[in-house]
Formats: sequence, C-alpha cells, structure tokens
Amino acid sequence: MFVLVNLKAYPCDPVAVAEAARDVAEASGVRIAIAPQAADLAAVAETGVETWAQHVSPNDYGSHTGSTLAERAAAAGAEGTLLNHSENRMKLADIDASITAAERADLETCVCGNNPAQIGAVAALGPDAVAVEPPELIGGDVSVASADPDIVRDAVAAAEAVDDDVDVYCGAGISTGDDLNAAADLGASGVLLASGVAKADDPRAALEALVEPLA
Ligand SMILES: O=C(CO)COP(=O)(O)O
Repeated sequence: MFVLVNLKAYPCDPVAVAEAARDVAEASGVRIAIAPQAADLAAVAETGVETWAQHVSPNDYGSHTGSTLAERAAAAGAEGTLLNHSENRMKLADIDASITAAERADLETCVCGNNPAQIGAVAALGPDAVAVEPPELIGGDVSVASADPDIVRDAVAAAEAVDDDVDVYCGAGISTGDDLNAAADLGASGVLLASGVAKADDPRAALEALVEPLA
C-alpha cells in the first residue's frame, strides 16, 4: 500500500512530519510520501522523504503569474503531484493539460474524484493513479472504507473498466492501520490522508500506528 499524506494548509511543521515519514517508511518498508504546500517542497524533499506537490498548473513556461509550474515543482524535489483535489477542483481540460505538464516534468500523477463516475472520467485521461475521496467524509473521524465501502469498490471497477494500468487509491477519514487494511481489502492500492497525521499531537506516533499492520 502507498500512503500519501497531504498536509493541505494545516499549521503543522512540514519538515518534522517529513522526517517522521522518512523514518517510518525506512523502518516499516511501507511507501510513504508527503505532499506539502508548494513553498515547502524543497525543504520537505531535503529530508529524503518521497515528496509530492498538492497541485501543478496546466501551463508550460511563460506568462502565467501565480502558477505552479510542474518543472519547478520537480526541480524543488517533487516526484509526483495530486491533481483535482476536492479542495482544488479543476476543469476537465485543465486536468488533462496538468497531466501532460506533470509527465513533461517526470512527475507521477494522482487525479482525485468525488465518486466512481468521476474516477472513470479522469482514469480516461491516463494518469498513473486516481483517488476517490467523498467530500462529505474528508476531515471526519470515519474512514471512507467503513462509511462507504461501495464507493471504493465501484471506483476500483470504474477505473479498471477504462484502463487497468491506473492505480486506485482512496481517502477521507483514514487514520488507523485497520482503515488501511480495509481499503486494501476493497481493492485500493493506496490511501490519501491528511488530518490523521497533520493534525495529530504526535505525527510520528500516528504514522507508526498507521503502518503497523503492514510492517
Ligand atoms: O483530503 C484528504 C486527503 O487528500 C483526506 O483528508 P482527511 O484524511 O483529513 O479526511
């Protein structure tokens, strides 16, 4: 299982979380990546943890003030990028162009969707992975894998029907090792989570507990 921790704009220490994730990944053998704010990409990548951007813009080099250029995210140390997160929705044409931009910069891509229909649609754009995250469960205490297992199963089926090379992750409310196992049982090959780590009193302990059943 791939564990992708999205720090959103939470007021945590991104470098401390990254160091904890690096150590827990090394000790457990579980693949863990951190997606910090764009301004923190280089500092997080410096720790040696796998680093992802939360978003890259659809544009190439040029007159695009305020954009997050895929090439610069990669130069800062990012190895992948989320796209179309529920909190940063994009037009279909822009998702397509951002996937192209990410590929140009050698970034792995994971495109989010709210439901299985959206997952099928974005899988057709050829990302490396898709992630189903029901917005109403994001930031809550109940994991998507237990609150709405069918949405994960149906998202896996929807992506597979379009392109079985696309990995399917799930997210929302995931915070324990049991949640990870439940997601794997439903066919997900990774999870996205945020508050369970970024808002934890002790992010290192939260990460250790999360991967404990997989280690
Ligand atoms: O949006 C998410 C990850 O991208 C999920 O957030 P929570 O883990 O806080 O529910």
